[in-house]
Amino acid sequence: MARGLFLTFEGGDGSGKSTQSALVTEWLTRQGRTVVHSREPGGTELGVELREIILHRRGYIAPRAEALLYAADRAQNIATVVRPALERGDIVIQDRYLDSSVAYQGAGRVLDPDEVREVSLWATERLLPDLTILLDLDIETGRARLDDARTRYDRLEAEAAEFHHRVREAYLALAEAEPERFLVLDATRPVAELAEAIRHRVSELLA
Ligand SMILES: Nc1ncnc2c1ncn2[C@@H]1O[C@H](COP(=O)(O)OP(=O)(O)OP(=O)(O)O)[C@@H](O)[C@H]1O
Ligand SMILES: Cc1cn([C@H]2C[C@H](O)[C@@H](COP(=O)(O)O)O2)c(=O)[nH]c1=O
Repeated sequence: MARGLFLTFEGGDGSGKSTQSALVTEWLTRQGRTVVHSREPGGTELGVELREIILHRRGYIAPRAEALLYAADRAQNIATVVRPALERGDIVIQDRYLDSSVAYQGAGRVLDPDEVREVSLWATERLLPDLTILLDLDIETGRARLDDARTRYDRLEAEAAEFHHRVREAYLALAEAEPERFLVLDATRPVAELAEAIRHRVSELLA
């Protein structure tokens, strides 16, 4: 199969994923590349409904139910958006992917991270990104950015600081375990500097 490039953005809430994924998408598009921008949860019609359920449903959702809802969103996104784009040879830029589940449901909800990862690998027929950009940010700065940007936290953002600390540590451990797939950036750096570092790495990948 012809294979495009699959780039994912990961990091805590407010770390700048949407900002940077939009910038790299614009940059690649200006070069005449065909870029598909997606996100999880919510990259498909079904995903939009699942996102609403996961993030805004009032009341308790059991950790395993939550993990499976994210996996269902992912299965639909990969089958109907990402794989077809990669098969056309397009570049897919995506906010969040399976590392989010390992960090949030594995470490955050204290489920077995290997099992959580395996569920996602099953859901996606084992598709892994070519590059994952981890925007690493301390929890306090992330919270302050969200406070500036919006009025209300969603169900995951509203979790206690300890939850988000576990998520951050899990991301860093994932990056350490797969240094060739991850580019870890200090997300306190200015937007333009981060964008330049990302363009540099993506250029290398495309060369
Ligand atoms: N490097 C940066 N320095 C300062 N502020 C930033 C930086 N990057 C993004 N921001 C601001 O932080 C806020 C959150 O950014 P953004 O929405 O890109 O983060 P995100 O990781 O996609 O958030 P979420 O996980 O909640 O979707 C926005 O107000 C954005 O303008
Ligand atoms: C994919 C994925 C996401 N999450 C969490 C992380 C965030 O708190 C929300 C998504 O909100 P965003 O504004 O799009 O960042 O969901 C998760 O817990 N597990 C996952 O697999």
